[in-house]
Amino acid sequence: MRLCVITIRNCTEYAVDNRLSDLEDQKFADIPGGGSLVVAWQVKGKPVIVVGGGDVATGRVAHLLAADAVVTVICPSSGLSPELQYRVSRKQVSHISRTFDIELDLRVSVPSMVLVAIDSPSTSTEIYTECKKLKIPVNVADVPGECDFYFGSMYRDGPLQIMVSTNGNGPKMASLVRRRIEEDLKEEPFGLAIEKLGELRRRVREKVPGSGKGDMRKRMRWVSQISEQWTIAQLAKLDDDMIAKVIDYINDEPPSYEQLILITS
Ligand SMILES: C[C@@]1(CC(=O)O)c2cc3[nH]c(cc4nc(cc5[nH]c(cc(n2)[C@H]1CCC(=O)O)[C@@](C)(CC(=O)O)[C@@H]5CCC(=O)O)C(CC(=O)O)=C4CCC(=O)O)c(CCC(=O)O)c3CC(=O)O
Ligand SMILES: NC(=O)C1=CN([C@@H]2O[C@H](COP(=O)(O)OP(=O)(O)OC[C@H]3O[C@@H](n4cnc5c(N)ncnc54)[C@H](O)[C@@H]3O)[C@@H](O)[C@H]2O)C=CC1
Repeated sequence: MRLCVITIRNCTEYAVDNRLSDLEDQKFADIPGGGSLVVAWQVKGKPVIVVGGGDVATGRVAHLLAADAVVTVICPSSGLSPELQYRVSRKQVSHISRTFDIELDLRVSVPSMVLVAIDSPSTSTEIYTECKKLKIPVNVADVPGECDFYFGSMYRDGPLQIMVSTNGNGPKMASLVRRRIEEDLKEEPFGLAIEKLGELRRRVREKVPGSGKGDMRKRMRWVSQISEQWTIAQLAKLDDDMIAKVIDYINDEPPSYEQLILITS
């Protein structure tokens, strides 16, 4: 019996060794590391607190409103920038006119994120430390050691959002790279094209609603083809009538833009 166990273990080790050497032959690329996880964080409808009301806070609020967060700015009224005064008056954001209070602002109801942009490093550190105790994600502007995540330089065109990050190495350079991208992309209506593609994908899912692998593959292949074959300008021209006609081709290859124009005209 004992001998038998030893034999099985030896066989297993041999098989593992063999698999490892097979894998080594495949030469997977080395992943250098040293970056950060870049994701599109969903804050729609969630409460986010911005501490401070100066220029940096104003920029943070713009990012949050673009993401449909429920924003509360906390700072004395004297510190509220003209843009933030405008947004408060339009009820785009709420304003609590006082300095930050850890008990009231973090414990009474717990925000889903806190962004700090104030001119007091010691208060920033206190807020950061408390957020960590409560496991609230936090960014202290310009203090990398007190950030769960960094901001980056943003280019937006409708649903298209591109963030340039240098992972803390050169924020000004991030801004310059973003401007280059902007100059290139603004020549074409990417945002509109992507909006139309979003509508088309929703309609494809209505027409082929199955959640099985077959239906999913069919939808994905068809949408990938049309995304590749039509130009950005053509996709941007899709209207409701055209979308309805394109969907008729769901069991076939997608039509070209020119074919579709012939049918709809
Ligand atoms: C780590 C990070 C944390 C965070 O704040 O989230 C951070 C940290 C620091 N920023 C500093 C300085 C400057 N920051 C800017 C501008 C921006 N900074 C932004 C993000 C970030 N800044 C995050 C990393 C971004 C990345 O990974 O690339 C941008 C992209 C987004 C935004 O803030 O919205 C926005 C450009 C938006 C746009 O134009 O599109 C400028 C230029 C300017 O003001 O014109 C300068 C001066 C020039 C220079 O230094 O490059 C300093 C040194 C302070 C000191 O020396 O005392 C620190 C601290 C340190 O590095 O230690
Ligand atoms: N503006 C910029 O380009 C840069 C900003 N920074 C950093 O960002 C921070 C914020 O900068 P700005 O937006 O220019 O702000 P600012 O310095 O113009 O104003 C600070 C804001 O914080 C508020 N505030 C101060 N203590 C507070 C507290 N305890 N609770 C609530 N609110 C409080 C003030 O009322 C004011 O609205 C700076 O202190 C600096 O650390 C750094 C480099 C460049």
